Amino acid sequence: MEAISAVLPGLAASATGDPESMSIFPGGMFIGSMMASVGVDPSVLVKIGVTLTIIASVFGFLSNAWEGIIQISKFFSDNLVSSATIRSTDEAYVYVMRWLYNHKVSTDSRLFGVTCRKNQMNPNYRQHTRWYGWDPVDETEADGIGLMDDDLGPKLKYTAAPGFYHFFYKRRLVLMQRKLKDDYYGFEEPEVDLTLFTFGRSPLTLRTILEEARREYLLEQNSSTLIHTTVATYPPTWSLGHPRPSRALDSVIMKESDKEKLLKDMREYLKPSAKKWYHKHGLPYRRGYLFFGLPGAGKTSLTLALASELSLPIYCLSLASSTMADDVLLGLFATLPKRCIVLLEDIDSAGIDRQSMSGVGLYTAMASKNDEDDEDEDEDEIRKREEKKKLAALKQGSTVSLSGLLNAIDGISSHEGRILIMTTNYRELLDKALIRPGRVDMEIKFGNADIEILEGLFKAVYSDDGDLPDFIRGSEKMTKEERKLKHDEKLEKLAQEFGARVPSDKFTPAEVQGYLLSHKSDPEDALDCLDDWLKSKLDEIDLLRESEKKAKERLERATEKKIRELQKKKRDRIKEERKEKEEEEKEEKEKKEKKEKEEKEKEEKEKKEKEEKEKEGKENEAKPEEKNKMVNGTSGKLTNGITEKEKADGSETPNGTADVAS
Ligand SMILES: Nc1ncnc2c1ncn2[C@@H]1O[C@H](COP(=O)(O)OP(=O)(O)OP(=O)(O)O)[C@@H](O)[C@H]1O
Repeated sequence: MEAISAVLPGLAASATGDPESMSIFPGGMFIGSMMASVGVDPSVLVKIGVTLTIIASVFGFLSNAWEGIIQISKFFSDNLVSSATIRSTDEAYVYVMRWLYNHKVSTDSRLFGVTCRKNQMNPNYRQHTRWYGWDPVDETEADGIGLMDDDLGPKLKYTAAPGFYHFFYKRRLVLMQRKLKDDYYGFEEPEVDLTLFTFGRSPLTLRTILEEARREYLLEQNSSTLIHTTVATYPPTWSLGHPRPSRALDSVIMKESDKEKLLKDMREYLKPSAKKWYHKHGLPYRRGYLFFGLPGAGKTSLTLALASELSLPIYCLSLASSTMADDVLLGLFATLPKRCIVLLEDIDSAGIDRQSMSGVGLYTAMASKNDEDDEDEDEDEIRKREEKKKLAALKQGSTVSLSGLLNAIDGISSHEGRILIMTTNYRELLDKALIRPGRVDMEIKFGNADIEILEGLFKAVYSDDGDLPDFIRGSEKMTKEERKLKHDEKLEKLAQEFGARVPSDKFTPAEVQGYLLSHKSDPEDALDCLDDWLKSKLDEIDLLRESEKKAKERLERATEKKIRELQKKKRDRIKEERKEKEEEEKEEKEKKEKKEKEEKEKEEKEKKEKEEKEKEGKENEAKPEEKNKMVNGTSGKLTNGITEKEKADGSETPNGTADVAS
């Protein structure tokens, strides 16, 4: 209070409690006396007022200072700091994340999020956390995707939390901010903005980091195949899955001529000059392939091997997914990179055909398609439709229509430069429009293993890659070259024996490979046990064939029955229609006859009347006086207002003049 009195004597006076001294502000004296009369010290009021004034002044000062700090930091960020922002939706984000991991950035971060892999709601989540390196154990994961569980269950995974981090790059301080755009814990994919800052106006350091990240990532990917799948967001978007190790083309055993033809065609298409050529000839720059045939015959394997061979990423689409729809498909095709392989697997299972509006529509439409429509189909159509019905029942609810798919594949707005590979186990069920030349430029059939494939599979499994246990006696004493020669010779012989003993075109390559892998360290053992395997397999095949035959017969009987019913209905309907037609004709005839009769009667009547009139006219001509008499006696008036009688009498006309002539 002393301090206040020193600065503001008036206030100090009022703070003494004297009501008169409160006259320094309007009404102060009155309030002072009122407070004094009720026994309250008026100086309290002054103290409160002074305190509030001081607080307001301090607050005002601080807010101005904060504004100043913001302005200063803005000045710094505008003029003295370089920054680069990368969205998590961009592939560059993965480059940077991988770089941060490789360079062990932030492994000692005190800020981290924790997740349990098994609880992850969104598979895409992995993409955002995978390369962080907060958990170096990730590097030794067995499955290459998440953490290996221990005996108790899933382990915890540590991820970067939102916030600021720092690290040094070539002795320069780099700040990093990770900002989540959406609800981090929500169902939706959290979108992340990653911003890197360096001090100084030159963006060179950041550019170097980004370029290094890109190079490292892409070089790393050369030894693997990038596979993009769709994520079930709304609308679905492409998401980069885990890179798959490259698959050598040699590891896919198929007719060499087919393989060579295919590879040559694709290489030709991917030549830099090809695009110009297509455009010059007025052709859209697109190429499509259909791999069809038995399951487990190598369709997917070949696609992976081709992608590795041609260094192309794969964009894998499932049309049977419930989130798939025409517009979604169009959007996904529109966001494909310039050069890639689009893989539409099991295209038949989407149940798309011309008649359907959608995949679901197909099944419903088929199930409810009324018999009237069926009558217009031939028997083959019905059989085909029954098959489709079975397949469509398996699908999960895509709403992709044939026109939507065709539009995405090669509509006006469709993407150019991609290679489309469609796979199916049932080529015969595909709509012809989908596989017509132009959409599908080459077809490769995959069947059971023939002798060439059997031998090839054997050699592929037991090829000498240096790791295999030795199966050549006395090889320890041989040089590397001698050993290789001996190995190849022996392998050739064993493979020929294998090819000769396994019946051709009975087993899929997957089945054969499965058997060989169960004896992967000993090819001779594989041959020793071959008979048992063949016997069990052939018995199995016989049993399978038997049950398949029965199922087929049942289906055929049911289909025949349906066809008979339909044919009967058709016959009945034709009869019915014929009867209806006859009745209609009869009715028509009756109507016509009636009309004719009426017209005849009318004509006769008119004729009769005419005759009567004529007769009457003749009679009148024959008796003129009589007629005149009759006329005078009745109507009597002629023109000019003079009656015949007046004329005869010579009397005056009504206007007073005499008719001299008469
Ligand atoms: N021709 C082949 N050469 C080498 N391996 C093969 C071949 N065919 C099948 N396999 C092996 O069999 C397994 C299944 O093959 P893949 O998935 O390529 O068959 P698919 O024809 O695509 O089957 P589906 O039609 O069921 O998708 C893979 O492990 C693959 O390595």
